[in-house]
Amino acid sequence: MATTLPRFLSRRLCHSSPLPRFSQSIPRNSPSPFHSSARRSYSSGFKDTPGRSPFKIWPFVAITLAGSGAYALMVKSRADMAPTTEQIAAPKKETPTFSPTKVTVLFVLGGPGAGKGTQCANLVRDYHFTHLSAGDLLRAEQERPGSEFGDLIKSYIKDGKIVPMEVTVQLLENAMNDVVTKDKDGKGKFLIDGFPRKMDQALKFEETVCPSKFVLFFDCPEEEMQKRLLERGKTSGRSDDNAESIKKRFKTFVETSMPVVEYFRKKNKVVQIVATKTPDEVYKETREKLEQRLGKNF
Ligand SMILES: Nc1ncnc2c1ncn2[C@@H]1O[C@H](COP(=O)(O)OP(=O)(O)O)[C@@H](O)[C@H]1O
Ligand SMILES: O=c1ccn([C@@H]2O[C@H](COP(=O)(O)OP(=O)(O)O)[C@@H](O)[C@H]2O)c(=O)[nH]1
Repeated sequence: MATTLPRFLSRRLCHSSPLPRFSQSIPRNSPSPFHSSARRSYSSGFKDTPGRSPFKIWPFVAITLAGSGAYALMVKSRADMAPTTEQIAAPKKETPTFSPTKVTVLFVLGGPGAGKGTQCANLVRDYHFTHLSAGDLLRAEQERPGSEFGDLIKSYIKDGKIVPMEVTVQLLENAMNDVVTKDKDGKGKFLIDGFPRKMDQALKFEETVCPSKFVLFFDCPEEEMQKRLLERGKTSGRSDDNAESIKKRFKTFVETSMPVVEYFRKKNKVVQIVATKTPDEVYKETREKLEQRLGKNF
């Protein structure tokens, strides 16, 4: 993954180039062989001076065809070079890395500032889950000296966009692996916080890492989340806890992450919690609903 992802990103950059290179290199106001002089030369040469060969347009036609052909080939070769999403990720696996008989995964979703992290801390204390926050893992990777994804992660987080799934899924799998390999029975109980935020992540994770048991969804209106995030921003030091980034994060949440919640809801895998009350009240409802779903001794 580490070596192929930049190729994928470079493809995106190539696509943003609006013009073939050879035409960009022609200064805008320089005389173009395809406009004034060429056309004049074609019409006068062909009609007005019989005997002069009309075929002197050929060099221009040849240049155009050669140029277009070369450009088409360049585009095609770049398209061929660019790996598909499946090629970028680790080789396709027949089965997920972890079996749900040994590894329990609960996804924890909710808008930015809904209180996911706060409630995860309570659940870790009382039920000995391992808490893996996708956002924390990405921020740690962003700060890791030598990470080739540092700048990429930084700009995605600031803009409230979802980092390409290959990075996040791999970080989560690595972190889960650390825990499971240290457990004498190869077991683990994970709260995966703030993930999956996009359908591709959800499908990829369940297919290649571990199927989830269900989703804890903390439901909170934007107004309340915004108030909390601005307050958190006073001390969090996070680049995205400011009004401008918050607006973008809300948009991403509604457009990209809510469809994930709806996907799991259709599968009857969403445990929804009202997140507007006090942290203690929210936790009370969380515990009750969790125990209803899993039994007391999970
Ligand atoms: N029920 C709540 N009522 C008021 N403030 C809360 C509540 N839950 C969390 N907070 C505060 O709101 C902010 C966002 O909570 P956090 O758990 O970090 O949210 P998330 O992980 O969903 O972004 C934090 O400063 C936290 O202390
Ligand atoms: O699977 C994920 C989870 C998080 N993020 C990025 O990390 C940011 C912060 O996420 P986190 O869960 O830490 O904070 P929240 O927005 O829930 O407060 C998001 O806005 C995204 O830019 C991401 O790209 N993929």
